[in-house]
Amino acid sequence: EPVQARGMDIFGTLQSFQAVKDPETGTHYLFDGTRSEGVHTFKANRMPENAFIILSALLGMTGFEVESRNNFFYDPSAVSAHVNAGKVYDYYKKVHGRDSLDGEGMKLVSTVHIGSKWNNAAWNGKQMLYGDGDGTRMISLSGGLDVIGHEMTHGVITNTADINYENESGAINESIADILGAFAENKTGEDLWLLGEDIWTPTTPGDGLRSMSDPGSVYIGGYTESGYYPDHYSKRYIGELDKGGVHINSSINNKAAHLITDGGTHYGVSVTGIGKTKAEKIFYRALTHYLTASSDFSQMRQAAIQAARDLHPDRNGQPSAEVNAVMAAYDAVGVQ
Ligand SMILES: Cc1cc(C(=O)NCC(F)(F)F)no1
Ligand SMILES: [Zn+2]
Repeated sequence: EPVQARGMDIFGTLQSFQAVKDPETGTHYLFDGTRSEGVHTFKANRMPENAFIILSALLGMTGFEVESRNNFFYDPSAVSAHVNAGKVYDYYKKVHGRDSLDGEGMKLVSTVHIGSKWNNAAWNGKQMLYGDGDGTRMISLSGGLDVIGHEMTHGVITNTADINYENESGAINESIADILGAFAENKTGEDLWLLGEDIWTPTTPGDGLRSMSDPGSVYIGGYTESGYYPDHYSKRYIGELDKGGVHINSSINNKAAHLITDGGTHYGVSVTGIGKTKAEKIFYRALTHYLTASSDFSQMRQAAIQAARDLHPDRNGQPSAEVNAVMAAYDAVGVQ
């Protein structure tokens, strides 16, 4: 039966959450039944990540129940994944009226300790998977609420536009995951626009995997000649790496989202921001009403404009401030 359980998250903060008690063994499992069909969190036995990602997608393998003693959980990565999945569920329910990733309350399954010191996280089409990080570049990725928001948004994308994960479409897929993942984390200031700042280089503050507000400031050695994330369509990466630059070129659309939200002048184009509450609804509506599997940057622009027009109609034949902000932002990053 459902019980209130407790455990430390990866930052040493005591968390209280729903678990379930197995009547036979008296053992508690990380299952939260308060959110539709539930939030169930497992642990892998450090199986190589590629094997686990495939086997869990094909066979529905989820790993093992997480140990607990006297209703206390001693796996911080699992506690963080469990609590943060609940927070992102709540974001989609309260802000967008969406019941889980499929809109019909599907169970949220996460597995932690994937691979060995794996500096990454993934959505494999069915569930979320989190690495522990190598301890220097990254720590347990389930501790990053924007990372969990990113992976769960891939789940929303799968159940809506199901955008192809390569080339321009893949960059739009990645960018929507970053944008709604950041808005789910709902931080303020620069931290809103950094991805994974809580789990990236524990000894260096103020950095992250990517910057949505200033993409060109982050070096991504090993990917491209220039090595920097592009902040304009003319600088997009064209090549084979990263499935055609899905994590690289996402920064162009991320910058557009930053300008729409906070405003700013970029390559001489000025944008008046409209704030997070309006921006998140525009991107969610673009995803759920207009984007398709083959959407490219130009179609992302059109989808965002149409979504903004739906939510903020023209008056006397004039576009609203919100529509103007979307148009100007895409002008600023060179997307027509
Ligand atoms: C390679 C590679 C993977 C990623 C990435 O975005 N991973 C998902 C995240 F949630 F961990 F960020 N960026 O470059
Ligand atoms: Zn992603």
